[in-house]
Amino acid sequence: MATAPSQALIRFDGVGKTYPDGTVAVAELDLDVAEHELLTLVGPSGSGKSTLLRMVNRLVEPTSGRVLLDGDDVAATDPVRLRRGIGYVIQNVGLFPHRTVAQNVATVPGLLGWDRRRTRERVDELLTLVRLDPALHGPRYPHELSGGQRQRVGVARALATDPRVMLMDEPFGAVDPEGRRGLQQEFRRIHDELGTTVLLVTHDIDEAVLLGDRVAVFSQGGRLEQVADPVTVLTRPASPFVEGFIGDSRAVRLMSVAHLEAGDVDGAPVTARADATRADGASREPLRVGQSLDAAFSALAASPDGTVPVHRADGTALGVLTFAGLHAALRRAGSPASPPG
Ligand SMILES: Nc1ncnc2c1ncn2[C@@H]1O[C@H](COP(=O)(O)OP(=O)(O)OP(=O)(O)O)[C@@H](O)[C@H]1O
Repeated sequence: MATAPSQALIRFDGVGKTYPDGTVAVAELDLDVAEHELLTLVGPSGSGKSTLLRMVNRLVEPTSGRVLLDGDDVAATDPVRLRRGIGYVIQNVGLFPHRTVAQNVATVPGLLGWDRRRTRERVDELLTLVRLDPALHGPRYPHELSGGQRQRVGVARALATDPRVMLMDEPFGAVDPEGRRGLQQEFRRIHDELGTTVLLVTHDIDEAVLLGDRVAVFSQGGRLEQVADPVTVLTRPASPFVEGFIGDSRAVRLMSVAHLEAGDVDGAPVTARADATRADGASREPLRVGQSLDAAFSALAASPDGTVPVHRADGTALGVLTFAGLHAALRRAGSPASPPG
C-alpha cells in the first residue's frame, strides 16, 4: 500500500461520491494538498465542491476511494475526534445565537476541558488576530455584529485549537462585496502568519485566484478540470470549460495575482526627480518589487509624468516603472516560462 509523501497532508485517493438517488457529486478524484497550502476549490453550483470538502471531516462518506489525513484513512478515525482537530467555517457562520462572541470562540476549548485562564487568553488572542476588540466585541451577541464581523468570529472559532487543517465553505459568501475584499486580504494574512493547511470552497473565480496558492477548478459531476497556481490557471486554462469559467476579464484578474519583478523596471539610475520629491513638494510613494500589477497600475495612473519609482524588497532604490514596463510585465505574466502541466 502506498503511503502519502510527507508533504501531502490531505490526499484524495480515487475518491468518489454518488448520492443514493444516483447523482454523481464527485467523480473519481486524485488530489494531494500539501501541508501549509491554501487550496481553493472553485466551480459552478453543483460541481461537488462542498461534497468534497465534507468528505474530509466525514460529514459525507465517499462511495469509493479514501481520504487520507497525514497518511491515515479518515474513515478509521472517530468522527467526533476527527472534527475537533479540523476547523470548519461555513457561509453564515452558524454561530450560537444565545452565546456571546467570546463563548462562541471558546466552544471547542470548552469541550476539550481547557481551564478558564487558558481559554480566556486564547479567545483574546484570536479575536485580536481577526481584528476584533476582545473587550468590546467579546461580550456581544452575534446579532449585535455586522455580517463581516460575524464571519471573523467564525474564523476565530475555527482556529481556536490551532487545527492543522481548516475547511472553509464559501466563508465570505454572505458578506457584501466591499467588506468581502477586506476579509479576503485579512484571511490571506492570517494564513501566511499561521501556515494552517486550508481547503476553501468558492464559486467566485476572483476569490479563488486571489487567495489560493493553487486553484482546483471543477465542472459538473465533480470533475477536476485543472489544478495549478493562479497565474497558470488564468493564462493556460487546461480545457474549454476552464477558459469559459474564467471569462473575458482574464487580464484584469491577472493584474491582481501577478507581481512586479526587478526586470520590469527601467534600469536607468533613479533620478532625484523620479525618486523623491515632486515639484509641488508632495513625496511620491515608491512601489516595491513583489507588489501586485494592480497596485503598480494605480500608482502609474496617479503619477503626473507616467513614472513611479520602484524599490527593492529591502527598501533600496531600483529604478522607475513606466507604462511600457507595466505592459511588458503583463505580457511576461501572461506567458509563463514553464510548459503546461
Ligand atoms: N444529500 C444529497 N443527496 C442527493 N444529492 C445531493 C446531496 N447533496 C448534494 N447533492 C447533489 O450533489 C451535487 C453536488 O453538490 P455540492 O453541494 O457538493 O456542490 P457545490 O459545488 O458545493 O454546489 P454549491 O456551490 O451550489 O454549494 C449537486 O448536484 C447536488 O444536488
